[in-house]
Amino acid sequence: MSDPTRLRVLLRDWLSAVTTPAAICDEAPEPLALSIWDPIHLGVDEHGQPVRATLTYRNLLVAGEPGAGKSVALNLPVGHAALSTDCDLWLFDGKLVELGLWRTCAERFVGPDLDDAITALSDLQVEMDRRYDLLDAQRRRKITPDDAAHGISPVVAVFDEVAYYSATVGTKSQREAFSVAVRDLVARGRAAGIIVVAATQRPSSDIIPTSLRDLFGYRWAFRCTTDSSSDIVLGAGWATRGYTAAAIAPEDKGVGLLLAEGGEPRRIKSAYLSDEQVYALADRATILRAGWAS
Ligand SMILES: Nc1ncnc2c1ncn2[C@@H]1O[C@H](COP(=O)(O)OP(=O)(O)OP(=O)(O)O)[C@@H](O)[C@H]1O
Repeated sequence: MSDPTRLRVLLRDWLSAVTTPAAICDEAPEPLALSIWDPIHLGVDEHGQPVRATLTYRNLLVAGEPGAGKSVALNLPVGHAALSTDCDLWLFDGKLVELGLWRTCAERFVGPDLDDAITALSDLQVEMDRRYDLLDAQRRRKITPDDAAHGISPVVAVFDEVAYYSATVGTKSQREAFSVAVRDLVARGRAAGIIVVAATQRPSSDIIPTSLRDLFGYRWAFRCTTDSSSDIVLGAGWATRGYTAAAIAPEDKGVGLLLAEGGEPRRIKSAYLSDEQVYALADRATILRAGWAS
């Protein structure tokens, strides 16, 4: 299979759940870009039905014990965002190798240096404030797809292992500066088109305090060790109502409980992209983005 054909098939298979079948088909000369304003395919529920989430005006928290499937799941919003030429992607990856596969499509990629992470967050805050000034001047509440015409697009900021920056490296004051900036973006970013996707393998109250957790419109709990750590991700009281990620079997990799604002947690199995598929999609996204920019 030639390279462009292989990419088209990969894209078609993965993205058929989120695009009209006619948008990506064998006859199409090139696969089309996606849009960050469209729902993102995350996986299937217990009835085999596709589960999608629209991230604009929302944030996504992904948490669970090591090896439960968070990084695999993160590839889905990151992949969708990378292929969405109407948004910018900012990636924060202390390990370099998880989100690193998408590096070539990122507007900004931050590795293990905590100062770099703080600087990037501060730049995002400046951009957020600039957008609010603009909205205020125009007597509007939030950015919309029409703002693309004025050079304002959603920014998707993704953190693989937020605890690396907020609790592991650097000095206490650096970690605090990082945590304060992330909280500010999660709290105020949505209407300005700043979307935060944060993952952690430490579902504990010091890493995910209730006041921060509650700001995430989507919470995705992969297997947790205890009911209380599951509740830290989903919200207090869900475990006693029968929704606990501690009940997910260790061998059920990629299975998690997804809670969308105002709903009940749904048990879903995340879609899986192999490294080869991620590289192919990242290459495609890089080409799409270069074309868009020129
Ligand atoms: N949806 C899935 N379908 C099939 N296998 C999966 C799925 N999700 C995860 N896995 C398997 O589980 C392994 C661990 O997943 P992943 O690396 O995403 O875990 P993690 O929670 O990010 O771990 P860590 O916290 O250590 O980074 C993967 O290498 C893969 O083999």
